[in-house]
Amino acid sequence: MKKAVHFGAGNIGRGFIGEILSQNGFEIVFIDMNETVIDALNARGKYEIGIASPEHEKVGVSGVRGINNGKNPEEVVKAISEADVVTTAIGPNILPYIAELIAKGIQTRKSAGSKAPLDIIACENMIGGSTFLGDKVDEYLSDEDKAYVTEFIGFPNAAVDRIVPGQHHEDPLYVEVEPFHEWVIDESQLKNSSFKLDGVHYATDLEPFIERKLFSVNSGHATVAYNSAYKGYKTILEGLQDEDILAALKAVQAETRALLLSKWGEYFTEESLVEYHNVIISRFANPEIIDEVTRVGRTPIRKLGYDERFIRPIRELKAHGKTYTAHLDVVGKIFAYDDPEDAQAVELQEKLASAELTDVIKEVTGLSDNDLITEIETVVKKYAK
Ligand SMILES: NC(=O)c1ccc[n+]([C@@H]2O[C@H](COP(=O)([O-])OP(=O)(O)OC[C@H]3O[C@@H](n4cnc5c(N)ncnc54)[C@H](O)[C@@H]3O)[C@@H](O)[C@H]2O)c1
Ligand SMILES: O=P(O)(O)OC[C@@H](O)[C@@H](O)[C@H](O)[C@H](O)CO
Repeated sequence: MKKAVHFGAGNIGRGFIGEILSQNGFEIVFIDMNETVIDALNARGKYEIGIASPEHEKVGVSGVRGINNGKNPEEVVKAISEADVVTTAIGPNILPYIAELIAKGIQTRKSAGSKAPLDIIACENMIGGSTFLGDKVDEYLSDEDKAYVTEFIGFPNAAVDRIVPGQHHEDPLYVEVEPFHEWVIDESQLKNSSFKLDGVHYATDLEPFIERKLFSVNSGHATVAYNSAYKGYKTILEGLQDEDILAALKAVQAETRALLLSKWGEYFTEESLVEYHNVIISRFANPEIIDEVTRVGRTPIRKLGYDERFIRPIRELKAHGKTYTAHLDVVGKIFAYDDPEDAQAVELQEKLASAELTDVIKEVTGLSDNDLITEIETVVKKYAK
């Protein structure tokens, strides 16, 4: 049986990556620090996914076990040394913390003389996530190890799309997911070509597709979340009933289409993007899903990053001489986002209270374009509470 090691037994890990790997006949070792989830995986060896559709279908996932990396790091290293594929869905900010374990797993393969190729795929909402993870792993490797990695270990980038909201069930393993799902892997970066996963789309040109996903699904989602938070709505569905928020979403989508068509006109047409964007609106409006604004708005400092879902499209729209007012408006609302349960939201509000606004904008967005910084300052002041 082929073996997969997956970091992050959370929503998308159990709700999508686990499903695909299991359907492809893999035994899956989930790595997580959540003791309850790890214990339940080991006690039962299987779990159930519910599809949030009127039919409420159930999908069984079996052949699973768990390792707590906080308690048993050496077991994780062993599992990586025996794996046929390694995946992650743990959050972009956490990738640096698992890099050392992955490096040790690679070193163990090398010491054992293994010539089996291995791909390590970060399934995070992030452009170049696997490349970033590979760079972090490199920090723990000698020159000899790096030569081994060049030959046998791949870090193919990927885009993963399925809305998996926060879960509130008695069963800690049960997870409810939307019916839509899409997992695209950059085929050109694969080291192991001995298998392809059914249910995964392999592309030689991931960039247009990951940008379409991140700047449509995630910029759009965040638009609804931060506008909803600003007006006091608690869920995405609730916010979307507000016609001003729906208009804000459509305005962001229109700017995204203009950017995608400028950059990737040979891949997409206006018509295909309109259809893609309408499907996204209907996915956000799925009445079977309760997706909290706090989940979609989580980690606002990350979402204000230079290459993230607002600042990157804004920079690129500006460079293409196109309007970015709708994106800019949401940036103002991200700076106003205040969730006492979210460490980054608290940190952002503390920074705003204690430092010069211009300096905070420069620090969190990484921008050096003074005109753009001034525009952001204006919109932040407009929405400051
Ligand atoms: N939920 C979605 O709709 C969705 C869809 C596509 C992509 N993603 C991406 O997938 C990633 C995970 O998102 P999620 O919604 O599943 O989050 P989640 O919080 O449900 O899952 C993350 C898991 O990682 C675990 N974890 C955190 N730090 C850890 C550490 N140091 N060591 C081991 N385990 C650790 C947590 O315990 C948790 O189980 C994010 O990058 C997200 O952007 C999520
Ligand atoms: O996971 P984040 O925090 O990057 O973004 C929140 C949501 O937009 C995201 O999880 C979506 O539900 C998901 O990307 C859909 O594929």
